[in-house]
Amino acid sequence: MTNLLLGLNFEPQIESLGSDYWDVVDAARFPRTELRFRNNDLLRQLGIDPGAVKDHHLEQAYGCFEARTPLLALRYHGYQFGTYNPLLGDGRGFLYGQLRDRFGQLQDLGTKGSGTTPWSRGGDGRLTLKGGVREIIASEALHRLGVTTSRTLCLVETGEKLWRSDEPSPTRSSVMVRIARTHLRFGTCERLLHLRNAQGLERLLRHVVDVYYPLIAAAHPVQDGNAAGAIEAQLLAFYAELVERVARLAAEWMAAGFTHGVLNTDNMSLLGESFDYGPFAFLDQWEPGFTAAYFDQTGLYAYGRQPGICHNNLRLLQEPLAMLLPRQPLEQSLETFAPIYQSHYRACMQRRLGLPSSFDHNGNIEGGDDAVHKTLALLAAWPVGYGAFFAGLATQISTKGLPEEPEALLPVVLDGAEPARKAWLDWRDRWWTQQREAVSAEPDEAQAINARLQRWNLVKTPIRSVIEEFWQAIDQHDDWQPLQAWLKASCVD
Ligand SMILES: Nc1ncnc2c1ncn2[C@@H]1O[C@H](COP(=O)(O)OP(=O)(O)OP(=O)(O)O)[C@@H](O)[C@H]1O
Ligand SMILES: [Mg+2]
Repeated sequence: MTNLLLGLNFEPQIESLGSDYWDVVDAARFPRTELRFRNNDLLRQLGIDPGAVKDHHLEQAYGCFEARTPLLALRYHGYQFGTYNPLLGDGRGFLYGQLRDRFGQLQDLGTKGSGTTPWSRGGDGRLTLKGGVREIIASEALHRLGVTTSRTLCLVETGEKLWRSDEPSPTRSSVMVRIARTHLRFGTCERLLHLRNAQGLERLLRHVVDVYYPLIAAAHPVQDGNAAGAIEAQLLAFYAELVERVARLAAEWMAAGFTHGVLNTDNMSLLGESFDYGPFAFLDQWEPGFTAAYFDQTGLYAYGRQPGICHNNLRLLQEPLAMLLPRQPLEQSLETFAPIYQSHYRACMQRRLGLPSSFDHNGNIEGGDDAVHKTLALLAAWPVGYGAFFAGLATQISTKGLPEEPEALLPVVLDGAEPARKAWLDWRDRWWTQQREAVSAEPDEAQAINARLQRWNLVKTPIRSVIEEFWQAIDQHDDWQPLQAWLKASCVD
């Protein structure tokens, strides 16, 4: 059977931008390749019939990197924990290729753990198997929860022993391949400011607008005579749209109870998509100060600080953009961050609670605010799991239906300790009233509430202890079943 993956129709968009933006690299040669995860859902999205793809085809393509050139390590810099680092760039991955999915959207296939590059800075260019497993879990759970995110296409174990300070060593090596809308980062722009390369930045951003923001390109066509004005208008509109996307992304993370952990500007996509899942954690209990990365000693990237950090990263992005654009309209766009964040956060929380969101004529979400506030007050008062709270509500409604009386809604099924009584009663009465109002206004809401609860919550949130459970089985018995079972139940085909 021919390997379809070796004959895909790649579109050399980044390659054609020119060699200022990347370095051609070779993949490492690994002693062994063994497919550990494949995402059939994504193969279908790429227009490939999963039935025609054998596991060894994925190993050939994404472990041995057969028949694919050029592999491009992308150049970028970034602010890491507030300090500018001009030595970054793809140090353990490369852009494998870009192709259209079946919706016509350009997608990047990018690797992690595929060998050293000119940007490895003494690192080994590798990804641990546990790191790869964690990346699958984060991307697929976030996708399932409605967060705009990269996805994991496959994970190939590569048969080397790695030494790490934060994992029992030696540990196993792997290559992860993801699809992301782009691997262009805020840090890609920051590098061009560092090099005082305004022309290079303009070229990059016009490319971004043409390929990824077609509505903006169409709204401000660049023609002879008005080119400068049209380009400025495009780039200002791009920044305004990016502010909106990043505000929405931050809201989605917060509602998902997700702490990214390393919100450096080199981990911020120019399309506002979430990616790079290293020391992330899903909240166990709701706690704004929760910090995911052990090396984040000041809690800079704590759960509750993420919206502020995203806002700050967007302001940092103004520095390179100011080589091409006036500051004042950029600042004005940034002011939309807070209201967009607020209304999207409310909408995301509402749907986790099963409740409808209605919009006023300005697009703001009406009502429901109170239920969201009361949910946060309850979660602050009651040491219940964040994801477990929503899962408990979803299970109760799917098994017993909507409660006739508020008293019928029971906290006991919601796992954990006795809730602080007042917070529980406040929350319960509010939620009950809101669902009742929704159903009286629109009888179909009875099904819709249950459907939302099932759709926007996970039966089992992959908090750290759950990930460790999956990892122990893999590490000690090479048993991938618990991970696979969870993926099947919660996430992907
Ligand atoms: N083991 C390693 N060997 C070489 N370079 C590394 C290694 N680990 C991280 N790096 C590099 O250090 C920088 C910061 O790493 P970070 O964890 O943010 O990114 P990453 O997880 O490697 O990749 P991505 O951001 O594409 O998901 C990146 O430039 C990355 O390539
Ligand atoms: Mg990174």
